[in-house]
Amino acid sequence: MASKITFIGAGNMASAIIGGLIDSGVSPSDITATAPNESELAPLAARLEINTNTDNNAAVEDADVVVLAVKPQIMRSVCEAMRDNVQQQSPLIISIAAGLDAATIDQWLGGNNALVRCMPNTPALVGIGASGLYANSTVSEEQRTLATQLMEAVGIVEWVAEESLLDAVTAVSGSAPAYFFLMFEAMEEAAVKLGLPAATARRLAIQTALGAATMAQRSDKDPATLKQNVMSPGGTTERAIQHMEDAQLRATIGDAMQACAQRAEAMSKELSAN
Ligand SMILES: NC(=O)C1=CN([C@@H]2O[C@H](COP(=O)(O)OP(=O)(O)OC[C@H]3O[C@@H](n4cnc5c(N)ncnc54)[C@H](O)[C@@H]3O)[C@@H](O)[C@H]2O)C=CC1
Ligand SMILES: O=C(O)[C@@H]1CCC=N1
Repeated sequence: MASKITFIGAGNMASAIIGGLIDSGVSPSDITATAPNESELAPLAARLEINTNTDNNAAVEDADVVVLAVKPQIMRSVCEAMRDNVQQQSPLIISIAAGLDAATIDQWLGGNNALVRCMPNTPALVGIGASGLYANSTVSEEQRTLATQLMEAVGIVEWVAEESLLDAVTAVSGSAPAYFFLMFEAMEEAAVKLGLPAATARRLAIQTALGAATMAQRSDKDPATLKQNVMSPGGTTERAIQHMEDAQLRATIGDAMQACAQRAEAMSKELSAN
């Protein structure tokens, strides 16, 4: 992947993807990241040896790929300020912003841009990310492959046929690392109440999640069967799972994911109307 990649924004998500790309063999000299303040960029440049720039326009000048990684609320001003350079350079644009549709971003960048919308997640930092991708009609086959290669460097990639499905991707993977972190918090708290030291509880809970995820990934059995295999009739797991079902955990997860997807949709309406 010998392309020059510029990240507009160097925060949590951009640095996770950049870290993953470098680990996968992309040369740091092919990567540039921007942010308004040198104080944010200097540690990143020192740690990852990438190029940095406080000037977005300068950073897109020789870019083959421009990854838009700023908060959705400032995307418009950021895009409009670099519109002329983007139009001149015609890079592949990859937006990772939640709930901002491709047509709106394209318009802010002057129109006719090859634009991929991507919903990644932060485990990209450790090469175990999960990204949903959607391409507008200007994106060529070659650019689609490039976007796939880029995001596969930091995890798995699923293309969606309709842009609106990215809201569902946000609910099931983009926002979802936080759901598991909440579960770790709750399990640690409960284990401490049961008498374990916090550090022991945390280690056991995290390792168990890793083991369960790895088993589910490698097994040809579905999650319901794997769950059943842990539950001895009349035993301990059955009691715990029954408690979760009685407390409507399943419905709570469903409602939470629906709220997440609806928020992504609402953000899109709010931000494109501004
Ligand atoms: N954090 C996450 O788990 C995920 C975030 N996203 C999306 O990624 C995008 C970035 O989110 P985070 O990295 O979490 O936010 P963040 O706040 O950590 O990073 C934003 C970055 O933009 C920079 N920035 C601000 N103004 C700028 C400007 N005018 N020009 C260039 N850079 C500027 C900031 O200095 C910072 O480096 C958002 O659009 C979010 O929806 C998508 C999936 C997951
Ligand atoms: O919470 C958010 O809005 C972003 C998008 C997906 C994960 N974090």
